[in-house]
Amino acid sequence: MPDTQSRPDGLATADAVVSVRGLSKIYKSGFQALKRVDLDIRRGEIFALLGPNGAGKTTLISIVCGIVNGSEGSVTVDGHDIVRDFRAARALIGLVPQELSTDAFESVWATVKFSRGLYGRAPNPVYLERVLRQLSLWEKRDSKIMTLSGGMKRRVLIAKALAHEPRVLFLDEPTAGVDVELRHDMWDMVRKLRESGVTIILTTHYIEEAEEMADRIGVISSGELIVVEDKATLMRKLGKKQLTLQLQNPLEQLPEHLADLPLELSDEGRQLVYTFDTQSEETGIAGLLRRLSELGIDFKDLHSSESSLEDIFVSLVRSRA
Ligand SMILES: Nc1ncnc2c1ncn2[C@@H]1O[C@H](COP(=O)(O)OP(=O)(O)OP(=O)(O)O)[C@@H](O)[C@H]1O
Repeated sequence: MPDTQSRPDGLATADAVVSVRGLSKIYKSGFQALKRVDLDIRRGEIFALLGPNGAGKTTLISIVCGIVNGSEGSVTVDGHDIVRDFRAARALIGLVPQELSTDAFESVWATVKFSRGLYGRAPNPVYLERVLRQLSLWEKRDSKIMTLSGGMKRRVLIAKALAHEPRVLFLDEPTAGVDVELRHDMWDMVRKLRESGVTIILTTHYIEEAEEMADRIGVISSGELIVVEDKATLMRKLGKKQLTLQLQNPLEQLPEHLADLPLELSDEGRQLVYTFDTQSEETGIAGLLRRLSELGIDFKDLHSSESSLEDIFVSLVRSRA
């Protein structure tokens, strides 16, 4: 088995399908959009790149796909350098862009066939049929694109990106502006693509999307990749739990005897919220309950909750601001 465990620096040691090393981008305006990014994408994974607006997600993807030139550093796709070995690298990549720019008057079939031809690949109607069926577009193969719904147009973009049989698929904000139902359909579809052996890298604003789909998550902020981690590890490491106590009688303020604890009074004194680290061995809850009882503070209900990926993301990005 190849060793695909993360090294402490977040890089996979083997089986990386995309390797980014020391990648920086300074636009002509002088603006630095990427700062020495190192990243390995593992074969067969779904990797979500999260970041606020303007963080550098599209810049990073555009460099890997050969649309924008990097200023420093290197990128290889399956061992092919994206500059020296551009054609080979590009042939392995499919890109589903953010904006819906397709040839409105063409049929679905003509569009995907043309896309395949652009890469100089021999016709393969069997493969294209499989792609269209997988994307539930087969019935629409003869329809002009302009007659399709928004969701179908998006799927045509994916079919176009898959037409030349890439091994790595980049999806830039795949579900931006898409309704909830369609978003769930898209997620199912992306999972199916992964099952068919395609490595998926997606950028997203929707934390739920990363939480739902990604095997690993990278967080980018102001051009720096600040975290790359397995989703589960990220949530365990940085997640916090909260214990909320509904008090019998509201408190005006936190008693001094409790001031040293990570407690907050909310809901006009009716709620006491205790935050603890999911990683620490001692939650401190027993001690808290003992002290409350010493103070004669009764509660009628208690429940615990875990921080979401969204909480983690916000605190990560904020702590770097
Ligand atoms: N051609 C360009 N010239 C100068 N600056 C640019 C250019 N393209 C992008 N930038 C700047 O680089 C930064 C990163 O942009 P990028 O599009 O990569 O961010 P993003 O994370 O994809 O954001 P969004 O989520 O809004 O798409 C932004 O501040 C943007 O204004």
